[in-house]
Amino acid sequence: MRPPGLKFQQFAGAGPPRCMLGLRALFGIGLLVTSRGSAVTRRAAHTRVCEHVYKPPGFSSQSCSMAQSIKFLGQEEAQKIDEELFSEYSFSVDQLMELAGLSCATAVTKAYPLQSLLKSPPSVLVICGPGNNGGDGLVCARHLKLFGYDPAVLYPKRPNKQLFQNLTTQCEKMEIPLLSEMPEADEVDEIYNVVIDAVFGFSFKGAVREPFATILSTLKKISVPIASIDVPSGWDVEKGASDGIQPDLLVSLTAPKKAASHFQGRYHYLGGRFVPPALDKKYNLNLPQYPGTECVLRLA
Ligand SMILES: NC(=O)C1=CN([C@@H]2O[C@H](COP(=O)(O)OP(=O)(O)OC[C@H]3O[C@@H](n4cnc5c(N)ncnc54)[C@H](OP(=O)(O)O)[C@@H]3O)[C@@H](O)[C@H]2O)[C@H](O)CC1
Ligand SMILES: [K+]
Repeated sequence: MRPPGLKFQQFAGAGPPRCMLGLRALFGIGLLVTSRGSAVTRRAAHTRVCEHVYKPPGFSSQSCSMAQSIKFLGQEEAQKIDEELFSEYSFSVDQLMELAGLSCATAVTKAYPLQSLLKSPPSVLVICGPGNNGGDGLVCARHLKLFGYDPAVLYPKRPNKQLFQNLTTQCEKMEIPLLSEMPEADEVDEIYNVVIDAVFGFSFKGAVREPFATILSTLKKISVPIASIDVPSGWDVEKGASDGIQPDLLVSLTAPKKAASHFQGRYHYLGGRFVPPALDKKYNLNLPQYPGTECVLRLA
């Protein structure tokens, strides 16, 4: 049975897809490709196709070439896939974290290009948690700096592991300031253009403990956009949280987690272009093809 997922389309030309897909839905003639680019099955169109589409600049309504359903992962499955990447496929955490953090920085530059920012310098606050999601945040900060942004990092609970110490040193050597405390909501709004939420990822569970409870409650009060890495922090990884933070950008790594179906922001990107095809197949991820050499793909 097809896993719960997001109907996904890839296109190769110009023009608005939503209206065309709306017409498809009306006439019930949606095209669904179940395995990458090969088997094409005709199916009744589903309205969610219209909600989650990849639209490169210059999309043409005539050039719809593929639609498929990307899987949304539960917490355990996300952890299992992560573990398998390390144990069976022999990746190191550093390798995947570098690609994950690069994806996040790239998605941020696409959603909030330097020339679009309202405040100068192009300041970004990156808030990092104690796990690998926080590590992605440190990598993201470093790449944002290389892309011309002016990131500052808040890293209140630093694990005693070489990997995180190295990532912190790299930020320091790149002259990225490490803040000693979380600014108040009005200070965040005054100083920063974007906040990167790298507090918790797919291993988050239970009620939020300090110091992160206070940090997340501040994030609920700010007006500047929040860009969440993998999972909006504080959200149940599967059920989301209607009273939680409301990011404007979500970068799902490897594959979206179930909570992503509750995401209401403007930009949803897929990143972490490191999944071997055999793993994609084993877990029926139905990952879309990234365009060309891109490390992110816009889902919605
Ligand atoms: N395969 C991939 O897609 C990759 C994704 N990456 C990123 O890694 C995270 C998952 O990382 P992980 O270290 O497993 O977990 P988290 O970052 O989500 O957080 C774990 C820490 O969070 C603390 N925690 C958990 N719940 C709470 C809570 N309720 N209150 C406070 N703190 C909490 C937990 O704390 P402990 O007290 O138990 O120590 C952990 O320390 C994934 O989402 C991606 O972003 C990889 O970078 C690359 C591969
Ligand atoms: K996060």
